[in-house]
Amino acid sequence: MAECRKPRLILEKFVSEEECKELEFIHKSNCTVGYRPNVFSTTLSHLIATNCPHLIIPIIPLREKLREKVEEHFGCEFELFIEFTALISWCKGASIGWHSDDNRDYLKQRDFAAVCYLNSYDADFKGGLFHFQDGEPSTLVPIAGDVALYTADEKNVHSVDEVTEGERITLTLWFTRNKCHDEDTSLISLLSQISSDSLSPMFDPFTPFPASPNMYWFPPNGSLDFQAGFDIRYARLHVLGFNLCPFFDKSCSGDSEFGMNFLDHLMRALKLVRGDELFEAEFSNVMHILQVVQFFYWKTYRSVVNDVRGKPSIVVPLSDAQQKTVDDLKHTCLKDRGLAETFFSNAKLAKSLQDSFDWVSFTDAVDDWGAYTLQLKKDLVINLPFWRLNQSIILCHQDSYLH
Ligand SMILES: O=C(O)CCC(=O)C(=O)O
Ligand SMILES: [Fe+2]
Repeated sequence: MAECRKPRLILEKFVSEEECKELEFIHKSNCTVGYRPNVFSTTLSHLIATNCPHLIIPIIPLREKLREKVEEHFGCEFELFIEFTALISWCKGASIGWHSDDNRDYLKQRDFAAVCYLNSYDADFKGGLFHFQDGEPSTLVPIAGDVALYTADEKNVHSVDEVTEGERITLTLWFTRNKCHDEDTSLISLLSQISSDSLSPMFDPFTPFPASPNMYWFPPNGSLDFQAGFDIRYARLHVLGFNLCPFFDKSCSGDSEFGMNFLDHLMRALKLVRGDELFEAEFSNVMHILQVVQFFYWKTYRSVVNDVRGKPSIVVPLSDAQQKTVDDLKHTCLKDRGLAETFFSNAKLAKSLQDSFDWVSFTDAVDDWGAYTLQLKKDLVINLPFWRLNQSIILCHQDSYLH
């Protein structure tokens, strides 16, 4: 391997705005409580395990482009494997002191890091500046689309200031020369376990299936009895003005359901509520709803007033009994409502979203989410045999998935 000249490289506007927004959508609709305090993450293996293997597709081209760039800059063409890929967000209170990325025995295989900033300092969060201990540049101000590449060793001791407001989102990858730590091998093995039925074109598009409730409960330590903190999925819906109504079969009265753990309702059929309006469509579980809602805001739908008149009724008023169930579920999921709002609300955005929301556009988003999901599924199905054959995840066949 040729010795590289510079131990770090900053790339401006390497990730397009549309890619940033799509990855933000994937993270906000699938993340779990992360590995550090006030940090949330979405790994590729988690996407596969929660029946969303198609959602790795939008990440693959960027992952490949980054690998090529790291190989080129550090002079190690065709030698590198991706060791780990994650979408990561840091909320108020998250920070990391001086460290290098290979500073633990179990991280020694890490040779290089790539951090892609998916949103921007000041506009989306405060604090969260990145510093290198030595050399230039000494400080990075995260701007959506910019990327920092650096060696994982002591040449790049770095830190990140505490985030003081908002949510700071990145796509972070580590690279290794050691084939034994190739992330693709384990991802392909997980992908190979997906049943051929669910990959069949006859089958519905993938609907997310939640992991265990503790993976979505904040804080991760100390309150796993669910008596403090909040469910991060509910919290994200709450800051956008939504609530959830457990869907009961008309034949069974609400009361019979109270025996079960109320949090279990998030794993079952639910309907979406806004104010005193109940949206009539039924969703499979909270992850399904969260994905559609985040998709809606990613695409920021706008309705044309004339359309509204011709549409059939899609919302009904909540009954008193339903209102009580909605409130019960909300109180179960949001023990610390203030903290949930501190972490996830974006005051500027919230105001414009509240003003522009309408159910007709939302109905369109439900359909478009289905089409988007189906397209990604098709792309996964045509690529998977090649990934298995080559033991490497590179998007070689795209049906019509375009950025
Ligand atoms: O998000 C960043 O800017 C860097 C994060 C970091 O240093 C790490 O995860 O090791
Ligand atoms: Fe780091």
